[in-house]
Amino acid sequence: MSNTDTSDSLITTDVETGSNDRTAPSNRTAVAARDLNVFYGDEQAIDDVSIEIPEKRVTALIGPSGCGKSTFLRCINRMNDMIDVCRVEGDVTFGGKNVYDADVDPVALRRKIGMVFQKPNPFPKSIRDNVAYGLKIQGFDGDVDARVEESLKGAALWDEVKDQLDSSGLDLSGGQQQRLCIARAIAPDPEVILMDEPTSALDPVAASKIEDLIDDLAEEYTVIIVTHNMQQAARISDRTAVFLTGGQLVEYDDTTKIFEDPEEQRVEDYITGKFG
Ligand SMILES: Nc1ncnc2c1ncn2[C@@H]1O[C@H](COP(=O)(O)OP(=O)(O)OP(=O)(O)O)[C@@H](O)[C@H]1O
Repeated sequence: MSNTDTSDSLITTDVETGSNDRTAPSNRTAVAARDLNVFYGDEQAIDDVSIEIPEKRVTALIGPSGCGKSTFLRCINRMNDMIDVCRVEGDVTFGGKNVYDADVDPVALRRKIGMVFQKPNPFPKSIRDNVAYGLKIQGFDGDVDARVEESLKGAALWDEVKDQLDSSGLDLSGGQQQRLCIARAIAPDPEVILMDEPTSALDPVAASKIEDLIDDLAEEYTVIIVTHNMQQAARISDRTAVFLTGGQLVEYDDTTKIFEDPEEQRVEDYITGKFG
């Protein structure tokens, strides 16, 4: 699967059996939003956001509680479709194609843009079946066991579970469960991985392993992560987007610039803990 045919792949349910054409990190845009507004009923959660997110980089979304970070993340793979009162205006493009176009199949989209949530949520199934789940749904006709192994290796979990693939995913530790969820997300060979506070339910050692893993994942995938942990954003991300109350994107730049010399006083106040 090459990045250049992303837009075609969104409007079909064809099985993709190849691996991504992963080149060295580039400054190409993976995901962009233009004049994005999101409402829950009458309440506006995202206010006129435009942003370009580079491929094969880690982009952190930070900001105080309720400023719309998760809402923005969920727009990217249309998870907000599941929320009845949610209305989206504007464009979100992935590989140049507006994901809200009528001909886009959200299921195909979510295969290309995987998601990992705050609380590890493995299925009550074996480790193998957790990872193979998405492959089965898409009718993958390649070597499932090989893909399971590759995905568990990609999630830095293989060595710990290779002798217990038939054990329940629920018997793993919290950190292992989260890495299992990452393996499940990468098994269908996505291009983008969305992560919504993936370490906030984990102890510091498990969180640190996930941070190391995110660094590795960015070699192959575009990672977009919501985090409340400013040190984490500073440690692991290349770009940082700061949302403030009302769903406005206030500043977006290289992470070093945001943390060392932000343009906006409000951003400096937020980062230095004066509010939020
Ligand atoms: N399903 C929903 N129905 C109605 N309103 C919602 C829903 N989800 C979020 N909101 C509202 O949208 C706004 C943005 O919420 P969102 O969860 O995106 O913010 P956030 O920055 O991710 O917050 P947090 O950091 O606390 O997770 C909030 O006012 C929230 O109450």
